[in-house]
Amino acid sequence: MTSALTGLPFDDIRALISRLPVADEDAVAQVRARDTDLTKPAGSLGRMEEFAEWLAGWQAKAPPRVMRPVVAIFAGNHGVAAKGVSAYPQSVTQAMVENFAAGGAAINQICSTFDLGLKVFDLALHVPTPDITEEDAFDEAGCAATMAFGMEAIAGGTDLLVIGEMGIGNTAVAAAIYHALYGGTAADWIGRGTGVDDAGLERKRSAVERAVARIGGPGGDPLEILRRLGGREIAAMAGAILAARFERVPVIVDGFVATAAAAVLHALDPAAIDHCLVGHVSAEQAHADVLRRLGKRPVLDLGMRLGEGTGAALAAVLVKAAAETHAGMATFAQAGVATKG
Ligand SMILES: O=C(O)c1ccc[n+]([C@@H]2O[C@H](COP(=O)([O-])O)[C@@H](O)[C@H]2O)c1
Ligand SMILES: Cc1cc2nc[nH]c2cc1C
Repeated sequence: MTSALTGLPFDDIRALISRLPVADEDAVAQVRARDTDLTKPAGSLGRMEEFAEWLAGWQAKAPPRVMRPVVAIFAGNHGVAAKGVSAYPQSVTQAMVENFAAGGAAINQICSTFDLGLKVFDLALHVPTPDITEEDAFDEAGCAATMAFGMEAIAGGTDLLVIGEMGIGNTAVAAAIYHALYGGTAADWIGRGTGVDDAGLERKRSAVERAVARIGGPGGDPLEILRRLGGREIAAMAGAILAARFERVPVIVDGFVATAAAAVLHALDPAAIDHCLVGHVSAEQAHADVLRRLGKRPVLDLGMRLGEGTGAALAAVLVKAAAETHAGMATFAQAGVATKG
């Protein structure tokens, strides 16, 4: 894809963000009204009630339903892995993509347990993005094209999209994005990822510091931060989140890395991720701080730090249960149960 064919790609993305569909308040009001008639004390389903309202608003449908949930995993490789920022070799990314195809990964078991669809997108794993301590991850056309590729996540139809990723070294990339978006020091945003030792953690801190210093320090345009720091799976996840908004598909974002894609969109327009829940708070230390900045309360807190969409897929199960509970419960009148006196 060249800019001659596509015009100015980032301008196209900014144009999309300037006309985001909003939640359907009628559908939300219908869910709220029905909720008061259901056979339970008012408010007794807690956040499950909030999930049903959220689903209805973004699906523009009352009652909301989750019949075709899809987990989309985006896999990318990163030149910065050569700086020794991960506990595992880069070959693990490709090997795990093969494991997803063979059904052997954690996410496969969660999907088969709860009947969630699974799509895996391999983003040119044999050609890692350049080492971001030295070079930009993308040119503008490449970044926009990768975002457009991510929009394929909803092709074929879904009513709840779970966003996950796989990519050795990508917690360093996500940390660099957060450092560039939110400032502070590199040390504020790094964690042990797949389990780096103290020496690896110091290499990671240094790589994140150098990558962000190379682009002139924190601040500046969020799409430029994404373009210069990468990586492919993060750009693709941002595209997937945006596409879902336009097709009225609510999104559940996974952990520390997937949230970096949401954070870029949020920095462009805080309303851009209103159709997203964050499935869980990762054990990666900076994730809780990121979620506070995004105004997102995670659905789950299980001490997980796997990626692959696993935390978000588990949250999707609760969100589906919220929809089924709301749609299927009897009202006080139907069941002949006395209302509050
Ligand atoms: O998203 C998270 O919360 C998360 C936290 C720690 C590790 N990961 C996964 O582990 C890989 C990145 O870790 P690392 O140490 O190679 O940067 C990548 O495949 C992610 O899916 C993911
Ligand atoms: C084995 C392994 C599986 C993963 N799944 C997501 N990230 C991962 C990282 C490793 C190392």
